[in-house]
Amino acid sequence: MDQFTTTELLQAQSHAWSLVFSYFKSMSLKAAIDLGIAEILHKHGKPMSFAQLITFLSIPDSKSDHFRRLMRALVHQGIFSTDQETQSSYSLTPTSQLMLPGNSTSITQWLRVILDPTLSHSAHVLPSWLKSSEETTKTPFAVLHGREIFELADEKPEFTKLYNEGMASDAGLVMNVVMRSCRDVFEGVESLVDVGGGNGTTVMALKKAFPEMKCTVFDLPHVIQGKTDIDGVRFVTGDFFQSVPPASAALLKAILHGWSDEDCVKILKHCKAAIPNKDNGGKIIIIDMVIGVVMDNEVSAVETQLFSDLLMLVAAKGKERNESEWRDIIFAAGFTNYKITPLVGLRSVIEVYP
Ligand SMILES: C[S@@+](CC[C@H](N)C(=O)[O-])C[C@H]1O[C@@H](n2cnc3c(N)ncnc32)[C@H](O)[C@@H]1O
Ligand SMILES: O=c1cc(-c2ccc(O)cc2)oc2c(O)c(O)ccc12
Repeated sequence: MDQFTTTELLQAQSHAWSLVFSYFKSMSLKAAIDLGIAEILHKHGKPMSFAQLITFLSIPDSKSDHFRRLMRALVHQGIFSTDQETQSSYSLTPTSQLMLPGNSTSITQWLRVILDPTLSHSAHVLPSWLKSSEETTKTPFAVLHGREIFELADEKPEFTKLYNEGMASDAGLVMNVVMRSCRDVFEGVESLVDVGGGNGTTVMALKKAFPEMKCTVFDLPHVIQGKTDIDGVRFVTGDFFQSVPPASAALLKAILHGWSDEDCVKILKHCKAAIPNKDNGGKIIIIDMVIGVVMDNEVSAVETQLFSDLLMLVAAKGKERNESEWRDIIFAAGFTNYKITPLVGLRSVIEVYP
Protein backbone atom coordinates (compact mmCIF):
# COMPACT_ATOMS: atom_id res chain seq x y z
CA MET A 1 0.00 0.00 0.00
CA ASP A 2 1.21 3.53 -0.73
CA GLN A 3 2.59 5.30 2.31
CA PHE A 4 1.99 8.99 2.67
CA THR A 5 3.42 11.32 5.25
CA THR A 6 1.17 12.87 7.87
CA THR A 7 1.70 16.26 6.21
CA GLU A 8 0.57 14.86 2.86
CA LEU A 9 -2.51 13.32 4.47
CA LEU A 10 -3.43 16.58 6.20
CA GLN A 11 -3.01 18.45 2.90
CA ALA A 12 -5.19 15.80 1.25
CA GLN A 13 -7.80 16.26 3.97
CA SER A 14 -7.86 19.97 3.30
CA HIS A 15 -8.28 19.25 -0.44
CA ALA A 16 -11.08 16.73 0.22
CA TRP A 17 -12.88 19.15 2.58
CA SER A 18 -12.60 21.87 -0.02
CA LEU A 19 -14.26 19.59 -2.61
CA VAL A 20 -16.97 18.55 -0.15
CA PHE A 21 -17.75 22.15 0.77
CA SER A 22 -17.81 23.26 -2.90
CA TYR A 23 -21.60 23.20 -2.86
CA PHE A 24 -21.43 26.29 -0.67
CA LYS A 25 -19.92 28.10 -3.68
CA SER A 26 -23.16 27.63 -5.60
CA MET A 27 -25.43 27.92 -2.56
CA SER A 28 -23.88 31.21 -1.37
CA LEU A 29 -24.18 32.52 -4.92
CA LYS A 30 -27.84 31.50 -4.95
CA ALA A 31 -28.38 33.21 -1.58
CA ALA A 32 -26.87 36.41 -3.03
CA ILE A 33 -29.26 36.21 -5.99
CA ASP A 34 -32.33 35.42 -3.85
CA LEU A 35 -31.51 38.31 -1.48
CA GLY A 36 -30.99 40.68 -4.43
CA ILE A 37 -27.65 41.98 -3.07
CA ALA A 38 -26.23 42.91 -6.51
CA GLU A 39 -29.38 44.88 -7.36
CA ILE A 40 -29.17 46.93 -4.14
CA LEU A 41 -25.47 47.73 -4.69
CA HIS A 42 -26.15 48.65 -8.32
CA LYS A 43 -29.05 50.97 -7.42
CA HIS A 44 -26.88 52.68 -4.79
CA GLY A 45 -24.33 53.55 -7.50
CA LYS A 46 -21.31 53.75 -5.16
CA PRO A 47 -19.67 51.51 -2.51
CA MET A 48 -22.14 50.70 0.25
CA SER A 49 -21.40 50.34 3.94
CA PHE A 50 -22.41 47.20 5.82
CA ALA A 51 -24.95 49.18 7.86
CA GLN A 52 -26.58 50.56 4.67
CA LEU A 53 -26.62 47.12 3.07
CA ILE A 54 -28.45 45.43 5.95
CA THR A 55 -30.94 48.30 6.11
CA PHE A 56 -31.74 48.13 2.39
CA LEU A 57 -32.00 44.32 2.52
CA SER A 58 -34.18 44.42 5.67
CA ILE A 59 -31.84 42.07 7.56
CA PRO A 60 -32.79 42.28 11.27
CA ASP A 61 -30.06 43.31 13.75
CA SER A 62 -30.22 39.85 15.30
CA LYS A 63 -28.98 38.39 11.97
CA SER A 64 -26.40 41.03 11.08
CA ASP A 65 -23.41 38.94 12.21
CA HIS A 66 -24.74 35.95 10.28
CA PHE A 67 -25.16 38.08 7.17
CA ARG A 68 -21.60 39.45 7.57
CA ARG A 69 -20.32 35.85 7.39
CA LEU A 70 -22.20 35.28 4.15
CA MET A 71 -20.74 38.51 2.72
CA ARG A 72 -17.23 37.46 3.82
CA ALA A 73 -17.53 34.19 1.86
CA LEU A 74 -18.97 35.99 -1.19
CA VAL A 75 -16.13 38.55 -1.14
CA HIS A 76 -13.58 35.74 -0.81
CA GLN A 77 -15.02 34.15 -3.99
CA GLY A 78 -14.78 37.43 -5.91
CA ILE A 79 -18.55 37.85 -6.14
CA PHE A 80 -18.42 41.21 -4.35
CA SER A 81 -15.42 43.36 -3.48
CA THR A 82 -14.67 45.32 -0.35
CA ASP A 83 -12.16 48.04 0.46
CA GLN A 84 -8.84 46.57 1.57
CA GLU A 85 -8.43 48.70 4.70
CA THR A 86 -11.72 48.62 6.57
CA GLN A 87 -13.35 45.67 4.76
CA SER A 88 -16.62 47.41 5.47
CA SER A 89 -17.86 48.86 2.19
CA TYR A 90 -19.04 46.68 -0.62
CA SER A 91 -19.04 47.02 -4.43
CA LEU A 92 -20.01 44.96 -7.47
CA THR A 93 -17.42 42.88 -9.37
CA PRO A 94 -17.83 41.72 -13.01
CA THR A 95 -19.32 38.45 -11.66
CA SER A 96 -22.02 40.17 -9.57
CA GLN A 97 -22.67 42.57 -12.48
CA LEU A 98 -23.96 39.47 -14.37
CA MET A 99 -26.47 38.89 -11.56
CA LEU A 100 -28.34 42.12 -12.12
CA PRO A 101 -31.81 41.17 -13.32
CA GLY A 102 -33.55 42.64 -16.31
CA ASN A 103 -30.66 43.43 -18.64
CA SER A 104 -29.46 41.53 -21.71
CA THR A 105 -26.29 40.19 -20.06
CA SER A 106 -27.97 38.96 -16.86
CA ILE A 107 -27.34 35.27 -16.15
CA THR A 108 -29.60 35.19 -13.07
CA GLN A 109 -32.21 32.96 -14.69
CA TRP A 110 -29.52 30.68 -16.12
CA LEU A 111 -28.02 30.22 -12.61
CA ARG A 112 -31.49 29.52 -11.19
CA VAL A 113 -32.20 26.75 -13.70
CA ILE A 114 -28.81 25.06 -13.31
CA LEU A 115 -29.25 25.11 -9.50
CA ASP A 116 -32.93 24.08 -9.59
CA PRO A 117 -33.40 20.72 -7.81
CA THR A 118 -35.21 19.33 -10.89
CA LEU A 119 -31.88 19.54 -12.70
CA SER A 120 -29.28 19.30 -9.94
CA HIS A 121 -30.84 16.28 -8.19
CA SER A 122 -30.20 14.18 -11.33
CA ALA A 123 -26.54 14.11 -10.25
CA HIS A 124 -27.50 11.92 -7.26
CA VAL A 125 -28.66 9.22 -9.71
CA LEU A 126 -25.31 9.07 -11.58
CA PRO A 127 -23.60 6.27 -9.57
CA SER A 128 -26.55 3.82 -9.79
CA TRP A 129 -27.16 4.83 -13.43
CA LEU A 130 -23.52 4.05 -14.30
CA LYS A 131 -23.82 0.56 -12.79
CA SER A 132 -27.14 -0.27 -14.41
CA SER A 133 -27.04 -1.99 -17.80
CA GLU A 134 -30.79 -1.38 -18.28
CA GLU A 135 -30.67 2.39 -18.33
CA THR A 136 -28.66 2.99 -21.50
CA THR A 137 -31.41 4.81 -23.40
CA LYS A 138 -32.55 7.04 -20.51
CA THR A 139 -30.49 9.82 -18.96
CA PRO A 140 -30.08 10.03 -15.14
CA PHE A 141 -32.52 12.98 -15.42
CA ALA A 142 -35.14 10.68 -17.00
CA VAL A 143 -34.50 7.91 -14.45
CA LEU A 144 -35.31 10.47 -11.72
CA HIS A 145 -38.27 12.21 -13.40
CA GLY A 146 -39.66 9.53 -15.75
CA ARG A 147 -39.17 11.83 -18.77
CA GLU A 148 -36.37 13.61 -20.59
CA ILE A 149 -35.92 17.35 -20.08
CA PHE A 150 -37.77 18.43 -23.28
CA GLU A 151 -40.71 16.10 -22.53
CA LEU A 152 -41.63 17.71 -19.20
CA ALA A 153 -43.61 20.72 -20.50
CA ASP A 154 -47.05 19.30 -19.52
CA GLU A 155 -45.99 17.78 -16.21
CA LYS A 156 -43.65 20.53 -14.94
CA PRO A 157 -44.67 23.73 -16.77
CA GLU A 158 -42.95 25.94 -14.19
CA PHE A 159 -39.61 24.17 -14.59
CA THR A 160 -39.94 24.28 -18.41
CA LYS A 161 -40.65 28.04 -18.26
CA LEU A 162 -37.62 28.54 -16.00
CA TYR A 163 -35.49 26.37 -18.33
CA ASN A 164 -36.48 28.36 -21.44
CA GLU A 165 -35.88 31.69 -19.65
CA GLY A 166 -32.54 30.38 -18.31
CA MET A 167 -31.31 29.38 -21.76
CA ALA A 168 -32.41 32.77 -23.11
CA SER A 169 -30.49 34.59 -20.39
CA ASP A 170 -27.31 32.81 -21.55
CA ALA A 171 -27.97 33.88 -25.16
CA GLY A 172 -27.84 37.62 -24.42
CA LEU A 173 -24.29 37.64 -23.05
CA VAL A 174 -22.85 35.18 -25.56
CA MET A 175 -24.29 37.04 -28.57
CA ASN A 176 -22.83 40.26 -27.15
CA VAL A 177 -19.36 38.65 -27.23
CA VAL A 178 -19.95 37.14 -30.68
CA MET A 179 -20.99 40.49 -32.13
CA ARG A 180 -17.92 42.21 -30.70
CA SER A 181 -15.29 39.59 -31.53
CA CYS A 182 -16.43 37.78 -34.68
CA ARG A 183 -19.25 39.72 -36.28
CA ASP A 184 -17.83 38.79 -39.71
CA VAL A 185 -19.15 35.22 -39.22
CA PHE A 186 -22.65 36.60 -39.91
CA GLU A 187 -21.66 39.26 -42.47
CA GLY A 188 -23.39 38.68 -45.83
CA VAL A 189 -25.80 36.01 -44.47
CA GLU A 190 -29.15 36.85 -46.13
CA SER A 191 -31.31 34.49 -44.11
CA LEU A 192 -30.71 32.39 -41.04
CA VAL A 193 -32.58 29.65 -39.19
CA ASP A 194 -31.84 29.41 -35.46
CA VAL A 195 -32.30 25.66 -34.92
CA GLY A 196 -33.60 25.04 -31.37
CA GLY A 197 -33.66 28.83 -31.08
CA GLY A 198 -35.72 28.89 -27.86
CA ASN A 199 -37.68 32.08 -27.23
CA GLY A 200 -35.83 34.03 -29.94
CA THR A 201 -33.35 36.01 -27.78
CA THR A 202 -30.39 35.02 -29.99
CA VAL A 203 -32.21 36.01 -33.18
CA MET A 204 -33.25 39.37 -31.68
CA ALA A 205 -29.57 40.11 -30.91
CA LEU A 206 -28.67 39.17 -34.49
CA LYS A 207 -31.44 41.38 -35.93
CA LYS A 208 -30.13 44.31 -33.91
CA ALA A 209 -26.70 43.93 -35.56
CA PHE A 210 -28.03 42.88 -39.00
CA PRO A 211 -31.51 44.43 -39.49
CA GLU A 212 -31.72 43.17 -43.09
CA MET A 213 -31.23 39.51 -42.17
CA LYS A 214 -34.36 37.36 -42.54
CA CYS A 215 -34.55 35.11 -39.50
CA THR A 216 -36.47 31.99 -38.50
CA VAL A 217 -36.64 30.77 -34.90
CA PHE A 218 -37.25 27.02 -35.06
CA ASP A 219 -38.16 25.04 -31.93
CA LEU A 220 -40.59 22.56 -30.38
CA PRO A 221 -44.30 23.57 -30.21
CA HIS A 222 -44.38 24.23 -26.44
CA VAL A 223 -41.48 26.70 -26.80
CA ILE A 224 -42.83 28.55 -29.85
CA GLN A 225 -46.50 28.65 -28.83
CA GLY A 226 -47.86 32.16 -28.34
CA LYS A 227 -45.01 33.79 -30.28
CA THR A 228 -46.07 36.01 -33.16
CA ASP A 229 -43.98 36.76 -36.24
CA ILE A 230 -42.55 40.23 -36.38
CA ASP A 231 -40.91 42.09 -39.25
CA GLY A 232 -38.19 39.77 -40.60
CA VAL A 233 -38.56 37.16 -37.84
CA ARG A 234 -40.68 34.01 -38.27
CA PHE A 235 -41.40 31.54 -35.47
CA VAL A 236 -41.71 27.99 -36.83
CA THR A 237 -42.52 24.84 -34.85
CA GLY A 238 -41.03 21.48 -35.68
CA ASP A 239 -38.58 18.75 -34.79
CA PHE A 240 -34.96 18.96 -35.93
CA PHE A 241 -34.89 15.14 -36.20
CA GLN A 242 -37.50 15.44 -39.00
CA SER A 243 -36.39 18.51 -40.98
CA VAL A 244 -35.13 22.09 -40.67
CA PRO A 245 -36.63 25.14 -42.46
CA PRO A 246 -34.52 26.48 -45.38
CA ALA A 247 -32.14 29.46 -45.00
CA SER A 248 -28.70 30.65 -46.21
CA ALA A 249 -27.23 29.65 -42.84
CA ALA A 250 -28.29 27.49 -39.91
CA LEU A 251 -27.28 28.41 -36.35
CA LEU A 252 -26.97 25.74 -33.66
CA LYS A 253 -26.30 27.40 -30.31
CA ALA A 254 -26.03 25.07 -27.30
CA ILE A 255 -27.83 22.31 -29.21
CA LEU A 256 -25.33 19.64 -30.29
CA HIS A 257 -23.71 19.33 -26.82
CA GLY A 258 -27.07 17.89 -25.69
CA TRP A 259 -27.09 14.97 -28.14
CA SER A 260 -25.13 11.78 -28.90
CA ASP A 261 -22.75 11.65 -31.89
CA GLU A 262 -25.33 9.64 -33.85
CA ASP A 263 -28.10 12.17 -33.13
CA CYS A 264 -25.78 15.11 -33.94
CA VAL A 265 -25.04 13.59 -37.37
CA LYS A 266 -28.82 13.34 -38.01
CA ILE A 267 -29.41 16.97 -36.93
CA LEU A 268 -26.43 18.21 -38.99
CA LYS A 269 -27.66 16.30 -42.09
CA HIS A 270 -31.06 18.02 -41.79
CA CYS A 271 -29.28 21.38 -41.44
CA LYS A 272 -27.17 20.56 -44.55
CA ALA A 273 -30.37 19.86 -46.51
CA ALA A 274 -31.76 23.25 -45.37
CA ILE A 275 -28.86 25.43 -46.63
CA PRO A 276 -27.41 26.17 -50.11
CA ASN A 277 -24.73 23.75 -51.38
CA LYS A 278 -20.95 24.29 -51.51
CA ASP A 279 -21.08 26.41 -54.70
CA ASN A 280 -23.80 28.67 -53.33
CA GLY A 281 -22.30 29.71 -50.01
CA GLY A 282 -24.37 27.88 -47.38
CA LYS A 283 -22.91 27.35 -43.93
CA ILE A 284 -23.70 26.07 -40.46
CA ILE A 285 -22.68 28.15 -37.44
CA ILE A 286 -22.25 26.18 -34.21
CA ILE A 287 -21.82 27.97 -30.87
CA ASP A 288 -20.73 25.47 -28.22
CA MET A 289 -17.72 24.50 -26.15
CA VAL A 290 -14.62 22.90 -27.63
CA ILE A 291 -12.96 21.16 -24.69
CA GLY A 292 -9.41 22.41 -24.23
CA VAL A 293 -9.93 25.40 -26.52
CA VAL A 294 -9.93 28.38 -24.17
CA MET A 295 -8.23 31.74 -24.50
CA ASP A 296 -4.90 32.12 -22.62
CA ASN A 297 -4.99 28.40 -21.63
CA GLU A 298 -7.00 29.29 -18.55
CA VAL A 299 -6.99 26.18 -16.30
CA SER A 300 -10.22 27.05 -14.47
CA ALA A 301 -12.03 27.46 -17.83
CA VAL A 302 -11.15 23.88 -18.79
CA GLU A 303 -12.40 22.71 -15.37
CA THR A 304 -15.70 24.52 -16.00
CA GLN A 305 -15.94 22.86 -19.43
CA LEU A 306 -15.47 19.45 -17.76
CA PHE A 307 -18.25 20.25 -15.25
CA SER A 308 -20.50 21.33 -18.11
CA ASP A 309 -19.76 17.92 -19.66
CA LEU A 310 -20.97 16.29 -16.43
CA LEU A 311 -24.18 18.32 -16.68
CA MET A 312 -24.66 16.90 -20.19
CA LEU A 313 -23.99 13.43 -18.73
CA VAL A 314 -26.76 13.71 -16.13
CA ALA A 315 -29.33 15.91 -17.93
CA ALA A 316 -28.90 15.06 -21.61
CA LYS A 317 -27.70 12.35 -23.97
CA GLY A 318 -24.82 14.49 -25.12
CA LYS A 319 -21.33 15.59 -24.16
CA GLU A 320 -18.98 18.53 -24.45
CA ARG A 321 -16.57 17.68 -27.31
CA ASN A 322 -12.90 18.27 -28.06
CA GLU A 323 -11.83 19.30 -31.56
CA SER A 324 -11.29 15.76 -32.78
CA GLU A 325 -14.79 14.73 -31.61
CA TRP A 326 -16.30 17.76 -33.39
CA ARG A 327 -14.34 16.93 -36.56
CA ASP A 328 -15.69 13.34 -36.53
CA ILE A 329 -19.37 14.36 -36.40
CA ILE A 330 -18.91 17.24 -38.88
CA PHE A 331 -17.31 14.98 -41.52
CA ALA A 332 -19.70 12.09 -40.77
CA ALA A 333 -22.60 14.44 -41.66
CA GLY A 334 -21.02 15.09 -45.10
CA PHE A 335 -19.44 18.52 -44.53
CA THR A 336 -16.01 19.19 -46.07
CA ASN A 337 -14.44 21.89 -43.93
CA TYR A 338 -14.73 23.79 -40.64
CA LYS A 339 -13.12 26.68 -38.77
CA ILE A 340 -13.01 27.17 -34.99
CA THR A 341 -12.87 30.67 -33.46
CA PRO A 342 -12.59 30.67 -29.64
CA LEU A 343 -14.63 33.29 -27.78
CA VAL A 344 -13.64 34.96 -24.52
CA GLY A 345 -14.95 32.59 -21.83
CA LEU A 346 -15.88 28.98 -22.41
CA ARG A 347 -17.30 28.70 -25.89
CA SER A 348 -16.22 28.77 -29.53
CA VAL A 349 -17.86 29.54 -32.85
CA ILE A 350 -17.48 26.68 -35.32
CA GLU A 351 -18.23 27.55 -38.95
CA VAL A 352 -19.04 24.42 -40.95
CA TYR A 353 -19.04 24.28 -44.77
CA PRO A 354 -20.83 21.85 -47.12
C1 LIG B 1 -30.14 24.10 -24.49
S1 LIG B 1 -31.50 24.85 -25.27
C2 LIG B 1 -30.69 26.05 -26.31
C3 LIG B 1 -31.61 27.17 -26.73
C4 LIG B 1 -30.96 28.28 -27.55
N1 LIG B 1 -30.35 27.76 -28.76
C5 LIG B 1 -29.95 29.04 -26.72
O1 LIG B 1 -28.76 28.82 -26.87
O2 LIG B 1 -30.38 29.84 -25.88
C6 LIG B 1 -32.01 23.60 -26.45
C7 LIG B 1 -33.19 23.99 -27.29
O3 LIG B 1 -33.45 22.94 -28.24
C8 LIG B 1 -34.86 22.76 -28.33
N2 LIG B 1 -35.15 21.42 -28.84
C9 LIG B 1 -34.98 20.24 -28.18
N3 LIG B 1 -35.34 19.22 -28.97
C10 LIG B 1 -35.74 19.75 -30.15
C11 LIG B 1 -36.21 19.17 -31.38
N4 LIG B 1 -36.34 17.85 -31.50
N5 LIG B 1 -36.53 20.00 -32.40
C12 LIG B 1 -36.42 21.36 -32.25
N6 LIG B 1 -35.96 21.97 -31.12
C13 LIG B 1 -35.62 21.16 -30.08
C14 LIG B 1 -35.32 22.99 -26.91
O4 LIG B 1 -36.70 23.23 -26.82
C15 LIG B 1 -34.46 24.18 -26.49
O5 LIG B 1 -35.07 25.40 -26.79
O1 LIG C 1 -29.52 21.31 -18.77
C1 LIG C 1 -29.08 21.71 -19.86
C2 LIG C 1 -28.29 22.84 -19.94
C3 LIG C 1 -27.81 23.25 -21.17
C4 LIG C 1 -26.99 24.41 -21.28
C5 LIG C 1 -25.94 24.61 -20.43
C6 LIG C 1 -25.14 25.69 -20.59
C7 LIG C 1 -25.37 26.59 -21.60
O2 LIG C 1 -24.59 27.67 -21.74
C8 LIG C 1 -26.42 26.40 -22.47
C9 LIG C 1 -27.21 25.29 -22.33
O3 LIG C 1 -28.11 22.60 -22.31
C10 LIG C 1 -28.85 21.47 -22.27
C11 LIG C 1 -29.11 20.78 -23.48
O4 LIG C 1 -28.63 21.24 -24.64
C12 LIG C 1 -29.89 19.63 -23.45
O5 LIG C 1 -30.14 18.95 -24.63
C13 LIG C 1 -30.40 19.15 -22.25
C14 LIG C 1 -30.14 19.82 -21.06
C15 LIG C 1 -29.36 20.99 -21.06
